[in-house]
Amino acid sequence: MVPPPPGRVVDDGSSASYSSFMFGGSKKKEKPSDVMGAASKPSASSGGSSVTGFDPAALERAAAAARDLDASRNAAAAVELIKTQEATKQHEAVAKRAEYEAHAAQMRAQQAEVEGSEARKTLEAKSQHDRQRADYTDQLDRKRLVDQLQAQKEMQMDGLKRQEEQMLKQEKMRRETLEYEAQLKQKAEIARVKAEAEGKIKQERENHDLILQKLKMEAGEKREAMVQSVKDATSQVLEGLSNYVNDKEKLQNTALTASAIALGLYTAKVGTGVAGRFIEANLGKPSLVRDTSRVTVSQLVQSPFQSIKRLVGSSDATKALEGVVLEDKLASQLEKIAVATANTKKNRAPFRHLMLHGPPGTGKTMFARNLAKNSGLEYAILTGGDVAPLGRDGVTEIHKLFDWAQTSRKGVLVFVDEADAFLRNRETEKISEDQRNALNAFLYRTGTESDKFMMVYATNKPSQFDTAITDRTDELVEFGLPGTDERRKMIKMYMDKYLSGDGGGSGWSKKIIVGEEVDDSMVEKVVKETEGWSGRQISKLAIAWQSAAYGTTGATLSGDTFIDVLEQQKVAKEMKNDWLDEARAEKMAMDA
Ligand SMILES: Nc1ncnc2c1ncn2[C@@H]1O[C@H](COP(=O)(O)OP(=O)(O)OP(=O)(O)O)[C@@H](O)[C@H]1O
Repeated sequence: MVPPPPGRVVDDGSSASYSSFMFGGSKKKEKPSDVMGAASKPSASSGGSSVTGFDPAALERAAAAARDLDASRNAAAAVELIKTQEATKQHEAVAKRAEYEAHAAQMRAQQAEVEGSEARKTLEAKSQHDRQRADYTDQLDRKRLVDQLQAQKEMQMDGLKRQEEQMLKQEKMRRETLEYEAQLKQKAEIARVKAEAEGKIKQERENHDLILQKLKMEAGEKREAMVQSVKDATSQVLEGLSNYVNDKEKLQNTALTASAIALGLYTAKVGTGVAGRFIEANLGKPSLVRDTSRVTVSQLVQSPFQSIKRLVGSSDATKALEGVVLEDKLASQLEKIAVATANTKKNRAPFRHLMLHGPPGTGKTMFARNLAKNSGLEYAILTGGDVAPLGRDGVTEIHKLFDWAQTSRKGVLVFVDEADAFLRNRETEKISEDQRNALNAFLYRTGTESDKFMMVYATNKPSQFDTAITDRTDELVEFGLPGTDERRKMIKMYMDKYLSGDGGGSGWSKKIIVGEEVDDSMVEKVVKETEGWSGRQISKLAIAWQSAAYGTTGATLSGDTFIDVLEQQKVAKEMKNDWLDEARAEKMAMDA
């Protein structure tokens, strides 16, 4: 309900009140009810009117007022005034209504604006809420998607992991199976080799007994024959002596008997030699051994004094480096090895196996041979290239070698030169079945420490070695190409050896005259020019100088020849290097 506008007068329609105000304003205004009441109520004075309830006093007063009004000279003006007032009031009321309506319209507009703004706000709030909801839903969707993807990824990862584990398991099983197979094969191989070796040993032992028996019998027979011969000769001599002077026929018989004795002695000697060689072939030095310090049966028979000298001969470990020119550090390392090797047997320690590696011609073999001869041990020298041609017999010969080494009292230094030719890597190199078997037999015999033999390998290609061999090697020693100082020492040493007056004690048949121009400065030139040369190439250079000198009538070596020979050797060296490069390139091409 809109409240009435301020200042508005509510028209109650009581024009009487206005006229009473205009015409007798001091008179008391009466209420219509009063007027009605007065008209209806019977006046006491009129008597009887109280019966109807009508009060005529009011009417009377109205009539009086009307009369007054008519009697008034300003009545028309008053009416006009009243009309004007009434019209003014009407206008005012209209204006107020218009104002009120304008206000109401404004209020409605405000209300509409408020409602519109409320509606906008509500709409905005709703749309924001919708947006937030959409965002949230979107986030949820995304999160769900991410979770789904993550779950898928994890599932895939799990699957892959399981697959990988499965593969690893299978691979492990495959490897175990292969290893097991390899073990079985190896065991079978070892058993076969062992059986073969034992069979061979047994056979040889039996042969040995038979041979000894046979030899004993032969020796007994020969002794008996000799004793019989001597007896016969003695009796004949005695008998003959008595008849000697008289009986010419007997003298002849005596001469014949003497001849028979000589023949018997000769037969005995030859027979022993043959028997010795036979024993040696069966029981002596194994065929793989090229050179040994152990006295063989044939040596004992053929040169007993020398053999005995060798048996009781003394050794000196410090001589292991004699004639080998090496860099100081390497020399002292090798000296220690030589002394330690000589003391090993005394200390009852197991031998340490050695590998000497480095470029060709750097003194590996030289040192190993010196070590072998001066370590106080017996030695046996073999070369790796000898095993392959033995074919199937390789295994037997390997066992024979180690059986032979086992019988040594002093211990044997077994030096394998060019060892890579035999002990090649089974995994990476192509080797024949026989070679593989020989290598297995070798590994079998060298698998544990021994106080009977020491292995020394020399090689130019240590990388080609079977890993089992390198694993069995206790010390690796690298021989490098000689440096400037070493080359100087070597050149002087070999010049002394091959060009000096007495051939350095080598007993060259003819004395070489070296020209005076071959002085230290020329030697220095050679030292410089031979950079990158091996000891072998330097020793060959010295031999070439000697040969050039012997090519002259007076066995002289002039400065020019000295330098010419050097130049020739340089050219030859380069040519050899070119050949080597070509061969390597061809091999690589073939391998590819
Ligand atoms: N360090 C050295 N000191 C003195 N002479 C050496 C030296 N190195 C090599 N020589 C000479 O070279 C020759 C060959 O040496 P050796 O056989 O010891 O070489 P290597 O290293 O065993 O070579 P390869 O690997 O080819 O068998 C020797 O006889 C010697 O004359």
